[in-house]
Amino acid sequence: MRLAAEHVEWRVHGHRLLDDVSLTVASGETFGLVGPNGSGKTTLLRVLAGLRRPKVGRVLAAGRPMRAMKPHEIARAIAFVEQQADTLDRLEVRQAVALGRTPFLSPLRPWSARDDAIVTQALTDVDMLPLADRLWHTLSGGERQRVHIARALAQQPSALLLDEPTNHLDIRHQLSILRLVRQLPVTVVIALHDLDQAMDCDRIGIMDGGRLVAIGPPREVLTLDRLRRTFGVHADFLDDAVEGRQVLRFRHAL
Ligand SMILES: Nc1ncnc2c1ncn2[C@@H]1O[C@H](COP(=O)(O)OP(=O)(O)OP(=O)(O)O)[C@@H](O)[C@H]1O
Repeated sequence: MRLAAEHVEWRVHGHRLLDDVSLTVASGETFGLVGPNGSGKTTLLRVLAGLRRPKVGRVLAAGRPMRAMKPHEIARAIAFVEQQADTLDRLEVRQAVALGRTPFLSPLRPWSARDDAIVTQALTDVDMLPLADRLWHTLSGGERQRVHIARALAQQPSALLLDEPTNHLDIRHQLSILRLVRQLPVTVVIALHDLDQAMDCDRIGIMDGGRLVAIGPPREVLTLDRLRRTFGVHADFLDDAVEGRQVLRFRHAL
């Protein structure tokens, strides 16, 4: 599903948190959002998820203005893994992931064996099947994060929005979740702080002070000058002989 923002502005108490933001994410593309703390990544994801409805500009999902879509239509199409996601205290892991199926259930379409299979697959994808019967409050931060991602996967969305999904994860789960996300045949918008991880996205958008200041293939837009100006760091690109590509090496803060 193609996702687009057109000249979106978002203001809170007179502060412009998003300023004339336009982007189009192609169907099936993995689009990385990067930028310093407070640059507007989370705010933009919330707008793209339909949780914020901008008065200036518009958001389109598969060519339809999101403003005209009903909440359950958005919930069927778009899954959002937020940074500070809700707690699911009284639930077992499998029940928490099953919540991802909610938008598809109705009296005419009750829970079925297919829903069970989708939940099991989502748990397997994030390596949480062995903990499927555990209570939410007994999970570690990284395990909770993987449950949130599994719940989004169980939604089988056309677009998946992720806000720093690898935050609490150990390195093995960071790499496996990112590989999984890249391989999904859905549109993905993912906010990342790790710029090396962002290098694996199809394209990235760089946010700075509420504006999208650059969009394009990672190696084209993450220039050393951009790293200095937007991120305030001095860095170099080094050749990685094993993978035959360049990796970032950060030297110091400016
Ligand atoms: N309700 C609010 N009222 C005032 N300012 C807000 C509000 N919500 C967010 N902001 C500010 O808007 C800016 C953008 O916030 P946002 O969370 O989108 O940034 P971010 O790029 O996701 O940051 P981070 O990398 O730290 O997660 C920040 O300066 C934040 O303090």
